[in-house]
Amino acid sequence: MGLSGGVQVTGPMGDRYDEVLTPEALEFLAALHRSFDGRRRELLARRAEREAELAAGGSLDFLAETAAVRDGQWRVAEPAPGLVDRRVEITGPTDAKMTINALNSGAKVWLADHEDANTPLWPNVIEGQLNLRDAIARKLEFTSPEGKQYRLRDGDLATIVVRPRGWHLTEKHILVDGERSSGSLVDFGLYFFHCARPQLEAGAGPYFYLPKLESHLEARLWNDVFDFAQDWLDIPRGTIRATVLIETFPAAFEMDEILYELREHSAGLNAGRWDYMFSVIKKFRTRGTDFLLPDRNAVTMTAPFMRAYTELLVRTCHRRGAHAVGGMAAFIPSRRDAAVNETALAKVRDDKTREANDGFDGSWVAHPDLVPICREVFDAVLGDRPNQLDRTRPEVRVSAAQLLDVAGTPGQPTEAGLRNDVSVGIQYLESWLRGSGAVAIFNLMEDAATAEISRSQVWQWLHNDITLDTGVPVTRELVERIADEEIGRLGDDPGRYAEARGLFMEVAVADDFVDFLTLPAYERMP
Ligand SMILES: CC(=O)SCCNC(=O)CCNC(=O)[C@H](O)C(C)(C)COP(=O)(O)OP(=O)(O)OC[C@H]1O[C@@H](n2cnc3c(N)ncnc32)[C@H](O)[C@@H]1OP(=O)(O)O
Ligand SMILES: O=CC(=O)O
Ligand SMILES: [Mg+2]
Repeated sequence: MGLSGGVQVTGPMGDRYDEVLTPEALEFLAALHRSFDGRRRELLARRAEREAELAAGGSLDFLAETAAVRDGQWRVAEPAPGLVDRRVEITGPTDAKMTINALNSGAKVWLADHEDANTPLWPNVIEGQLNLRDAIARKLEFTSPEGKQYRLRDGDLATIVVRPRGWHLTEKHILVDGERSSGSLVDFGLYFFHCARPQLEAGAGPYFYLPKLESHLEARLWNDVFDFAQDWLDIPRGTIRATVLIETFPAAFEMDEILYELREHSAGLNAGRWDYMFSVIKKFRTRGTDFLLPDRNAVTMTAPFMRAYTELLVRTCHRRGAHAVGGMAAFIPSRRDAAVNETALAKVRDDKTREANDGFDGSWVAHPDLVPICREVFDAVLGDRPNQLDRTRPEVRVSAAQLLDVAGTPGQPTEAGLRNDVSVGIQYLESWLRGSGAVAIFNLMEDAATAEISRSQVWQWLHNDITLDTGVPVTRELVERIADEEIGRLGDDPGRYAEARGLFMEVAVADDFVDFLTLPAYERMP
């Protein structure tokens, strides 16, 4: 597609792409880019400065300059239609089959994912938007290669909440004035432009999950984007609602401030546990054993620093009238293996029970077969209430020291843990490169966030001279050998394992720590 109004679409135009990439929608994307991309880049630079301060021995704390916000009396907007009762939220990518299955699943909300669960391949980006439009118009249908037919059921469907890419990612197939556009603004902008009005007409609204924020200033940027977008379409300010994932270590110290910045548009906070663990490792990766996590799969939500984080999240949200939404238990049920299924259901039940008892208003599931369990657990706690915003948890007091108590996590680095990190990391990247950003590996859900933990954990152990439970030190040679052995176990199909192995070494072993594994991975995509 040629250059129009300074916008150039460099990706191929597939079937019906012109319905999404209309001149009017591209004009809107250009306006978003010109108004906000400079600030986006400044805020990314601010992230890097903060990280350098931490590497130089600094720490994280509640901000002195925003004490008035934390101490003040204010509340966020009343919950919007379709977001009052969020006891079960299913997440997943936006291909046609998953879209239909998620909307039909019986969950109250569907997080339509352009982020952790998605490889931002050009067709995934644009066809995901088409599927969302068709779903809202209730005309989305799909026939599988085996001939199984999928259609949306009559009656209530899950409320759609779209998660755009994080601020760090760009969209290389849409250039504005010769520059790559922001992945966040493309995903947000296309959905908002095409679906805001249809969603309002359907009795819901344009709703979003905002990932990987690191500060309230990043929330302020989103809020300004929302005001601009609503004015552009002449929709009242406050129509958009956004739930922010608290899934970076710095953001945990700015929960009140993030809610405050978005208060007119806020729909609460979510405890994004996997990226949170990744961020904990990343931010203090050079600080020896003070911030060292044991094996990824041994870190549970009852570790003191994780407990402090979720307790603070519920307390902060409910004090401000905002929903607190729980996170993802990674255990995936199986329709083929009864034992795997039983374990997954039991683990998920435990996880959701802890969240419901802690005061969360609902939680995430990764698979339709987990919807009934999550619903049952929250039904038991909520009774007739649509949420438990009334449970304000005034007894909760969480200090900076408790949030920072990473060293208090039970467990140690083991060789089995290292092997798992390497194998999962390579398998996940192989899948990602083929266009699938969510995949079941060793009966666990793996996505960009869980894979980030695997690779950053390897980096941290390697660069802090850690010795494993077997007495073996973590070295580059050991990681290389394990990578070869683990790939050898994966069967004869070469897939894209060679490429995935190379990418894994780049993000897990190289001295320069890559900020997000999706950055170099995206450069390998067409
Ligand atoms: C850290 C975070 O950000 S968590 C949030 C991001 N991650 C995610 O959203 C992961 C979502 N989950 C998934 O993508 C999938 O469940 C996977 C990849 C983990 C497993 O998928 P599969 O291997 O297809 O599972 P399985 O074969 O058991 O699926 C059974 C059926 O359920 C459907 N299904 C599974 N998960 C989902 C889902 N999340 N949404 C909708 N449908 C789903 C499958 O499409 C399949 O449908 P079919 O019977 O019509 O063919
Ligand atoms: O996005 C969720 C997470 O846990 O990461
Ligand atoms: Mg995440």
